[in-house]
Amino acid sequence: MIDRSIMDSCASWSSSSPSSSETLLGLLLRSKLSPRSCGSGEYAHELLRECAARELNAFLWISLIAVTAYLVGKVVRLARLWIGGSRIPGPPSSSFYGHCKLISRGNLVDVLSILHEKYGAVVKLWLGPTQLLVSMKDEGLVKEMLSKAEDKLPIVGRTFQLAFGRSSLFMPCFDKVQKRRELLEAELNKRLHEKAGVVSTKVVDSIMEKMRLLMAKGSVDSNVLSQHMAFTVLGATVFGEAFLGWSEVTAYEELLMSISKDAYFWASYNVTPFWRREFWRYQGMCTKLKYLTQKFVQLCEKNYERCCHLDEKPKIDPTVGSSLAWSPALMPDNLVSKELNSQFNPSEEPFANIMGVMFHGCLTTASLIGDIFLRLASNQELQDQIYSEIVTARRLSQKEDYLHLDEMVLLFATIYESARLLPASPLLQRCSLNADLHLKSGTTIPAGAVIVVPVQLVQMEGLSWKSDSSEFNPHRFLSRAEKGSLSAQLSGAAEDGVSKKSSNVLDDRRNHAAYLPFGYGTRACVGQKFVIHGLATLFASMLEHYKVRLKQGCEGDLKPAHSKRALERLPSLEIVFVKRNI
Ligand code: HEM
Repeated sequence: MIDRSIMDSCASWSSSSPSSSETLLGLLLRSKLSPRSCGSGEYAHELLRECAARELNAFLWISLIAVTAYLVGKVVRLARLWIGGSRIPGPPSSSFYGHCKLISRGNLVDVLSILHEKYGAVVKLWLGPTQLLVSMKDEGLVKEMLSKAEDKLPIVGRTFQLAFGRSSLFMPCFDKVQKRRELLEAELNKRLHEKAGVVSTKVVDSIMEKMRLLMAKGSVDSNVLSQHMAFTVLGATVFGEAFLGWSEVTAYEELLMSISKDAYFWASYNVTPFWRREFWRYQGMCTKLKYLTQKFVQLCEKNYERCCHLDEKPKIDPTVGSSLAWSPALMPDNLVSKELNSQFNPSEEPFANIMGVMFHGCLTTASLIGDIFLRLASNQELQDQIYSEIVTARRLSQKEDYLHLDEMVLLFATIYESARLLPASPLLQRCSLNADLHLKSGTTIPAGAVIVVPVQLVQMEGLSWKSDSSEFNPHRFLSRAEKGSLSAQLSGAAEDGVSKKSSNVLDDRRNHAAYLPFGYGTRACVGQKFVIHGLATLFASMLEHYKVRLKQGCEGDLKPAHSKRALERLPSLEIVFVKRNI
């Protein structure tokens, strides 16, 4: 029986409050107290009502306990964050909103640089009453943290989810992405060992063709070409080479690039801004990209089935590029088919991972290609040295379309050094969502704190880079080989200039504690080996036939804008390709 006093108080409440008559509880109580209930023959009805009232009571109690437990948990977490944060050195919070107002996107690295000088290798900064940012600069600590802190900030997951739907890559929680990361990494690394290399001759030819087309105007915008190169390499890897011949490939590229410009902006809203028209325009672009992705995959599947099962020569469909229509086995060798065959999480959308990889891969790879172009264009001596490597490698190559990349140590060093000086993102960010992070030095970072590494500071001020750390010097990644290089041994020309240069060996950049353009540890970039080999192949093929120059008059513009502490991106410039007389 429900306690009488509770019933009485409920009854008086029910009669005094008009809205209570609308609730189930109000209805039940009213009917219990009405004179009709005293009539005979309503025992079963009464029992039912009592049961319902009991259940409702229990439900309310459980809800109350759950909400209280949730709030207590939040308060405990907050208290731990405050206590943990107070033990980390850093400026005291000046207002309720912390230092949030002092910081804009552009000057965060500058602010952190000043704070590190004042407070040491680990610095805290309150960005609000519930947001603690911890920045780390010490090389050893950074690597330890990156190995231990497995989660990412929720905004990363929100960006990808808003644009491409639920996926199992680029999500904050490590457990949710671990399997998919491993699969993708294994698939990408498998290509390193394939004879055709990570970037096939067909892909290189397609890029060279585009470059010649763009050159018809006299010069090429370095950003436009870099973006196209990155998109072509990623597109061919993810969807297969047929993608390059698809009639809608240009629309796909434009759409992806437009989405990438706005993706982080829309994800930065705490409440999705449904009321803004521009947001719906952005969502429209995302939907169109999903539709195009699905359309291409379905075309491939149809084509594949026709070829394999019906044993019929595929017809050329005018809506599809010719290379797609005639390619005999499209599905087995691309990432899409692997992706569709291995859905770990039923709630994820089928193409979300694919579009996520295209998005991240294109943005980061394009920016690295752009930097390399400008480094090469402004350094003719470096280009000549790399060209010597290419000539040696070509001499050693058995087949016309295959170059010994292993011999091109200076080319690899140029890629490493470009990535070091201008990493894709100025901050590496991690967090430990559920547990405090204990570091060997005794520092404890409370769960939920945003942990960042100002990559540019670590890579430019780190002890491992010596005094010329802000200079572009690819030779820092080279050291002399004891016995000479493979090319020197094979050519038997140990005394000439070329073989002396090629007797350099490439340092494993993992030996550098402060090399972080691809991150490090549990959430490090899974595409780094693939992308470095891919870019080496592309640049080797390009530089073998062309010299890269800055357009006349642009030479003076090649100064990266310096903020007080950190380098910003190189500007986009017009470059010119001059054919070599081979
Ligand atoms: C120049 C090109 C690239 C750069 C500079 C780059 C850089 C990065 C960085 C800094 C991270 C975060 C690492 C960390 O937090 O420790 C990352 C993550 C990742 N990268 Fe890349 N990346 C590049 C290209 C690629 C490509 C081509 C692919 C795939 C084809 C790829 C796949 C991934 C994936 C899947 C992650 C997410 C890892 C995770 O959240 O667990 N990346 N990348």
